[in-house]
Amino acid sequence: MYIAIEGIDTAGKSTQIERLREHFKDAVITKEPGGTEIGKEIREMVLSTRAKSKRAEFLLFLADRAEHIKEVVEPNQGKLIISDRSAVSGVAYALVQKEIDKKDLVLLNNFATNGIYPSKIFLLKLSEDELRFRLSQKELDGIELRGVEYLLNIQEAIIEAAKLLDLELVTIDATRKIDTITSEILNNIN
Ligand SMILES: Nc1ncnc2c1ncn2[C@@H]1O[C@H](COP(=O)(O)OP(=O)(O)OP(=O)(O)O)[C@@H](O)[C@H]1O
Ligand SMILES: Cc1cn([C@H]2C[C@H](O)[C@@H](COP(=O)(O)O)O2)c(=O)[nH]c1=O
Repeated sequence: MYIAIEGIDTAGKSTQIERLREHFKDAVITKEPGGTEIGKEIREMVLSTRAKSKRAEFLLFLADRAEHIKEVVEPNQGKLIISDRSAVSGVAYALVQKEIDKKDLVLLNNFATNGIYPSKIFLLKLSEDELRFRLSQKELDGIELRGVEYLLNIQEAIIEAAKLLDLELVTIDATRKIDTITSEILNNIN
């Protein structure tokens, strides 16, 4: 089973994934971007927001995804795979950029993933106040510097992206206690 934890920056994805790692000792824990050797280099490139073209940025994420599916997801299909982000992020961030039409977004992701998608997506959903607070507590990367409004639009776009890709989405209130969120995810996986 391949599942993905989704949410905007600071939603608590890494925190929950560390909890799931403790619970599922045999699971393959991975992430996008940066779940492979080449992916680590792509991650550094995209997070520095050096690409002038939004299309180039989108294609870098897509290249990371293609490598991730081939190197991590495909060989571990028989195991529980838990990924920090997935194609849903790819489509959501691109929807907000409005550079590529929706049909092409789906086609390009089908090409990159070879049609392999998570069977369940958990969206950790933040309130505006909590997002502002969490962003104020950290040093921001190039994408986070695009601001609160941008990230809230992404949060809405994640819901649309899951629909476009026809994936099951479980929305979780990410402002609650860490333990409560972990329990909700575990109840949904089991
Ligand atoms: N349920 C929670 N309640 C309060 N604080 C939380 C909760 N979950 C995570 N945090 C805190 O919010 C911050 C961001 O969490 P985390 O790094 O897990 O988010 P993320 O979604 O992985 O972020 P990014 O996408 O930016 O890497 C951390 O300081 C973390 O301790
Ligand atoms: C997969 C993917 C990610 N992004 C953005 C979302 C985040 O701002 C960063 C990844 O950083 P994180 O610490 O791993 O959350 O990249 C994107 O714009 N497009 C994508 O396809």
